Amino acid sequence: MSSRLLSFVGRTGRRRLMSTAIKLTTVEVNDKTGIATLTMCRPPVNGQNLELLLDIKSSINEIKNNNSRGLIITSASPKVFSAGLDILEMYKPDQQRLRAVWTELQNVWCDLYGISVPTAAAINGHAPAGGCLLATACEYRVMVPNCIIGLNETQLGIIAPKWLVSGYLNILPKRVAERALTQGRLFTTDEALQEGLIDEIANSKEEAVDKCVAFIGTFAKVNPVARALTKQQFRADNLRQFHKEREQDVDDFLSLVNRPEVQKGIGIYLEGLKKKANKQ
Ligand SMILES: CCCC/C=C/CC(=O)SCCNC(=O)CCNC(=O)[C@H](O)C(C)(C)COP(=O)(O)OP(=O)(O)OC[C@H]1O[C@@H](n2cnc3c(N)ncnc32)[C@H](O)[C@@H]1OP(=O)(O)O
Repeated sequence: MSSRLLSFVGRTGRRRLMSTAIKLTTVEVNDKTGIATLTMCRPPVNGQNLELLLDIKSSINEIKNNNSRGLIITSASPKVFSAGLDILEMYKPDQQRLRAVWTELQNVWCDLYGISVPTAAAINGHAPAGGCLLATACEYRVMVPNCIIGLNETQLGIIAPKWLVSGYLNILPKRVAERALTQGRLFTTDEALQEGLIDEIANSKEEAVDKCVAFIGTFAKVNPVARALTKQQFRADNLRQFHKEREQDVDDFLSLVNRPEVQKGIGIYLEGLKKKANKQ
């Protein structure tokens, strides 16, 4: 949970500052199914800044500890699942905060990738970069039409590290993944279905969530411990590798982002996003 200072005029007429907890995610557990839905709520695009990442991590941990039967991740934004890392965190960054942002992105990924209960993403909007990372950490993906999903880091002049790519590689054939990553390709919903990057298309967020519930329901008669250990067997190598490299990875990320040519590229990219938004 992140906190924000709100200013208001009290009865004495004096302006007071109050620290108010602002939730950037919500967790709702369905009483009938026992499935938890984690909703990201950082308008307009669920840009993954430090506070959102901390909130996602704490919500995943809440779900881990509340005996939920499954986890569905989705977004409160009508058009965007998540636009990935908040680019403002990477542009002219505060070094300590940038380190914390990348560490928390790592934490969110390994918690979501490694959680034992079944996971599914109801991708109710665009999911580039870090949005795709969250979706591909899950076991199942349902997406609404006419959106984009993929790892476009090379378009920003940055390289997605191995752990960030490993979810992609669990899903896509190596050849498709290599080409998509080197191109920084963003797949449309139809292309993503064709390549197997998503499992189903749904016409609305509600339908996407229902399909995720149905997927998680397929495990109803499977022993949960056997299921969890089997999932772990498939994911343990990637997680082991990640833990070996995670500290070096933070250093690499910082030195890459701080390179003058990368800063210049991010600045131009941000400018392009702003221009596009102003035209709409
Ligand atoms: C070792 C290094 C590895 C680094 C790895 C990094 C992983 C990452 O996640 S990098 C982030 C990459 N993300 C993107 O490239 C996505 C950029 N955004 C978009 O393509 C589009 O915004 C969208 C397709 C997600 C949504 O399009 P839509 O038309 O609905 O919204 P917009 O008008 O474009 O945006 C609204 C508003 O939000 C700002 N914004 C969008 N994305 C980001 C972002 N990732 N970070 C910060 N801000 C973002 C955009 O500038 C608009 O702002 P204003 O209204 O203030 O102009």
